[in-house]
Amino acid sequence: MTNRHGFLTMVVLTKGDLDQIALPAAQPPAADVRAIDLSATGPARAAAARALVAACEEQGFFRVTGHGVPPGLVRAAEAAAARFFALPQTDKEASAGLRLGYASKRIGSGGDLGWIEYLLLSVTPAGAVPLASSASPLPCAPAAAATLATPSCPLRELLGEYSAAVRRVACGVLELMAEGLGVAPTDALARLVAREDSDSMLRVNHYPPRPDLGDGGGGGGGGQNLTGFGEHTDPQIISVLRSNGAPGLQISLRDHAWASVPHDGDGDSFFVNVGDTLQVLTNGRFRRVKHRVVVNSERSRVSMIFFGGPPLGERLAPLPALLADGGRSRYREFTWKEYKGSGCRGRLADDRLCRFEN
Ligand SMILES: C=C1C[C@]23C[C@@]1(O)CC[C@H]2[C@@]12CC[C@H](O)[C@@](C)(C(=O)O1)[C@H]2[C@@H]3C(=O)O
Ligand SMILES: O=C(O)CCC(=O)C(=O)O
Ligand SMILES: [Fe+2]
Repeated sequence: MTNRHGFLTMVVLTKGDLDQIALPAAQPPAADVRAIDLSATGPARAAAARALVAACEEQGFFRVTGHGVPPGLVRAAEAAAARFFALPQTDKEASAGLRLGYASKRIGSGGDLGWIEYLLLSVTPAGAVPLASSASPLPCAPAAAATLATPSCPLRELLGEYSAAVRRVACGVLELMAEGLGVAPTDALARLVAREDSDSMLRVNHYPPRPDLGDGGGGGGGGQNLTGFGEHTDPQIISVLRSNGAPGLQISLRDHAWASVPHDGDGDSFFVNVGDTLQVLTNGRFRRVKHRVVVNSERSRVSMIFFGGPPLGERLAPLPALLADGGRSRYREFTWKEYKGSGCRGRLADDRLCRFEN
C-alpha cells in the first residue's frame, strides 16, 4: 500500500485496526508551555527553580532551554534515525541483531495500536528489562541485518551518545526541581537517574504522514486523524523529548481538555514531562501529564525521548521533606520493579498508579 506521497506504508493495517485508531479531525488549541532556562545563575536561577515548580504543579509539562546539548549532536541523531526509518521494511525488521528494538504498529503487549514505528533501547544495563514492550530492548544474538550489517552499529552508538547528553539534561532539571522544592540534598531526585543502575530508556518514534485510504477520511469511522501514540502517562520520573518539529503531540490540561504542543520558537528546546514516579516522590504535588500523539500531517514526525527511571530495586515513596508537619503519604511504598511489573499486560491508557494509592 502506498500513501498519497508515494511512501510505501510501513505496515499493512486492517480495516479493524484502522477503526481502532481513527480519531475525529478536531485540532485542539495550542498549550501555553513554559520555558525554563537551565543555564540561569544567581537570582535568575532561583526564579527559574520557582517557575519550574509552578509548571510541574500546574501542567506537569514544560520546555527547557540553555541545556548545553550540542545542536550538531541532536541533528546527527535525528538524521541517522530518519535514514534508518527510510530503509525497506524487511531491512528494519531484520535489524534485531543490532539491538535497536525496532517495532511497528504495536505498543506494549496489551493490544494498543498506533500509526507508528519505533526504536526502543536501554540506556543503562537495568533498562534491558522491558516494560511490557513489544520491541524487546533485550540484548539479542548477533544477526546479519541486510543494510545495517555492521557489528558496531553506528546508529546505536550515536543514539548512545545522544542519550548520555540528554540524561545530563534530565539530571540538571531534577537538581533545579529539588532547589525549587527546598529539598536537601539537592541531588535527592537527580541521583536516581544519575546512578549507574538507573533504569533509563531511549525511544525514537517515527510517525509517517497519515495514509490516503481512498475513503475521504482517516480510515474507519470517517475520522480524519489517526492515533500515533495513544493517551498515557509515562511511568518513569521524567521524560525529555525532542522532535523534528512536525506537529502531533498533545497534552491533557487540568480540565481534561486536550491542547496541542506548539513547535518551540528556536527549535532547540527539549520538552519535559512529569512521570508517575515523580508524582509519587512529590506526594502528588507535581502532576504527571497525560499525553498522546495524533497524526494528521503532511510531514513525518520523528521524536526522540529519554525516559529517566530509578534503579529497579529502588523503594519509591514521597521524599521525607515533602511529608513534613505530619503530612500523610498518598502512596504506599513500592519498588520500581514492582511498578513496572504491575503495568505489564495493561493498556496504554490504564491508570497504573491508582493501585498504589493509600
Ligand atoms: C502498554 C504499555 C507500553 C508501555 C508499557 C505499558 O505497559 C504502559 C506504559 C507504556 C510506556 C509509555 C512510556 C514509554 O514509551 C514506555 C517505553 C514506557 O516505559 O512506558 C512505554 C511502554 C512500551 O512501549 O513498552
Ligand atoms: O512521540 C512522541 O512525540 C511522544 C511519544 C510518547 O509519549 C512516548 O513514547 O512515551
Ligand atoms: Fe509518553
